[in-house]
Amino acid sequence: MDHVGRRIAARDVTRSFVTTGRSTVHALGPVDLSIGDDEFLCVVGPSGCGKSTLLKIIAGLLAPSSGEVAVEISGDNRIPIAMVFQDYGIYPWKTVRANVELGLRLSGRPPAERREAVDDWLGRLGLTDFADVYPSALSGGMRQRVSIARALAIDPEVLLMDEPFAALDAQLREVLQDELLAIWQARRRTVVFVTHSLEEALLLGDRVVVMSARPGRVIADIDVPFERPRSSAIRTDPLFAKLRGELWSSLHSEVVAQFDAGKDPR
Ligand SMILES: Nc1ncnc2c1ncn2[C@@H]1O[C@H](COP(=O)(O)OP(=O)(O)OP(=O)(O)O)[C@@H](O)[C@H]1O
Repeated sequence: MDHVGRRIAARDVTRSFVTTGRSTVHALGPVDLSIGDDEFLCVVGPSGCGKSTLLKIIAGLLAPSSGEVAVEISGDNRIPIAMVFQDYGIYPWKTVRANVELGLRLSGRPPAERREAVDDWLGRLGLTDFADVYPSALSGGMRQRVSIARALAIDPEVLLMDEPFAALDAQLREVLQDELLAIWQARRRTVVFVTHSLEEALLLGDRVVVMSARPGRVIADIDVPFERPRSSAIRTDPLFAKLRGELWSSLHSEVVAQFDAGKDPR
């Protein structure tokens, strides 16, 4: 799929961390990656290869050790970047409604507009009946839905999602994948989506990049040719199985290498 314009450009990005034992972990890179305007990019790679680190650098939450990331921002009134974290990142002292409303409040949207958007997103993510409860009363899957609703409600220019469905049961995961597909197809935005699931990457992405074992580099970059609008029915397409096989053959040796590298040194 062709994407007009480039939204994110990472050039020679690396990141190292000094651990508590004072050794240095070279976590990421060098990574060169361009992400198009309104492109849905999925990132897969072995556990610990630096995927979350890359997302945090794109989000501006973490500085690269070297290299640079440029994110084109339109400059209109929208929030430039929102991120959905693996561990939800929602506030336990705020109700579900207040959590989802937070970004809208920070961006100065008027109360009536905020209420309308929050009600809409609570409904879409099946949270309407839980609007006034606190996160401690929710299951892990529901907390993650709050986090997703909060990010989508602010309609950012760039949406970064770090394994957002990992904590969900298999059925709910499929429901939310379909919902995200429908939302994105109706209103395209630049999305960078980290997942461990090759099926999820092929279902959702325009493009899938595979990262190597730590320090994570891009070792494969494939275009996903399925027409949109898509539905989960594409899982039964023989091409789906073929692409999954190609991704897995790139990834397999990296997963083994990362595993053999042993315990995470953090
Ligand atoms: N703040 C930190 N201090 C020290 N080491 C860190 C820090 N953050 C990440 N690391 C290390 O950097 C490496 C990459 O971590 P990162 O969380 O980016 O990997 P990941 O690919 O997202 O992993 P997973 O798929 O398991 O979530 C790991 O070895 C991790 O221990």
